[in-house]
Amino acid sequence: MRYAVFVTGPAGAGKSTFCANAVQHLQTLKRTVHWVNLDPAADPNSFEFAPTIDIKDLISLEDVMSELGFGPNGGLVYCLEYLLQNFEWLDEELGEYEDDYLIVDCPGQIELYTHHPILPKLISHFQQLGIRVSATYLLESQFMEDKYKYFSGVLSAMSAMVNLEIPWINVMSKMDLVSTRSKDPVSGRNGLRTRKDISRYLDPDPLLMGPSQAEGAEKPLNKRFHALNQAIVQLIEENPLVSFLPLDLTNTDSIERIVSHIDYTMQYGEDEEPKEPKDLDDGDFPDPE
Ligand SMILES: Nc1nc2c(ncn2[C@@H]2O[C@H](COP(=O)(O)OP(=O)(O)OP(=O)(O)O)[C@@H](O)[C@H]2O)c(=O)[nH]1
Ligand SMILES: [Mg+2]
Repeated sequence: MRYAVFVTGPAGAGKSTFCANAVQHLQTLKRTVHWVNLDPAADPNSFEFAPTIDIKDLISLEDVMSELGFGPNGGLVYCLEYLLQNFEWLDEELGEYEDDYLIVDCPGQIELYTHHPILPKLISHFQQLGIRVSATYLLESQFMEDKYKYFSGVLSAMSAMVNLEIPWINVMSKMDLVSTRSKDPVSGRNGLRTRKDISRYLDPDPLLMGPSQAEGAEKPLNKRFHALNQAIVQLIEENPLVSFLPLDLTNTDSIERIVSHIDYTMQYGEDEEPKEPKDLDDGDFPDPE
């Protein structure tokens, strides 16, 4: 059986960094794992090591931009559509590996996940090859700094999940940055965020959308804006699809836990005893003094 996990999420969410860490982690477990780069704009110098399969061997954004006059976003779509038209290249690259685990590093253009048909087509091609697939959607912890930004992130994750329709986990990346930040935007409190503050973001608490204590009842919110917020709150309450696993790359347990969840969503090694994903430990977040 072959497995592929598509690592998706907005630009700069830490996808490539996560892929590199996941590959290294699985290698230390003596598992056969390959990194597949699907980002035609990736800078080869930014990779800690070379991907096994690289879309840039087929087509690169740089060439498309200089030779065909595309801009960066149109160029990216062109490159991925070119890949869809050249599946024989991909099949040949994939063909060498059997019984493998592929970690597929995707580009950061959000529209790829929300409405382009490119990824669904690519994923169904993997499935036709008998590869079991899942996806990981990374949102960086910076999204926890502003509640409106946070909810737009939650909605983007939801819309990507609905678009791709495959087993899925959401990850809040760069959690190492959270404990050092000074202020929780909801409680308005200075100092480290408590475990409870953080968990409201990992398991979206629709009440976060309401006015914070700091905003208080000062001025009535714009009515239409308020109605929109209410509608979003209701959507999230009625469809609790999205929750996030925290990823702190400075903590090996954290990466191990994410990998165990990914394994679980794909029922990796189902011939063995099924394993429950690892739960959160108390040591995962800093508790306030
Ligand atoms: N502090 C911290 N920084 C991180 C972490 N992961 C990634 N970064 C930084 O965030 C930036 C973006 O990381 P990438 O891994 O390139 O993100 P990406 O999602 O692949 O970006 P695109 O491919 O451009 O969409 C880099 O400067 C990384 O060093 C993390 O866990 N913690
Ligand atoms: Mg990347």
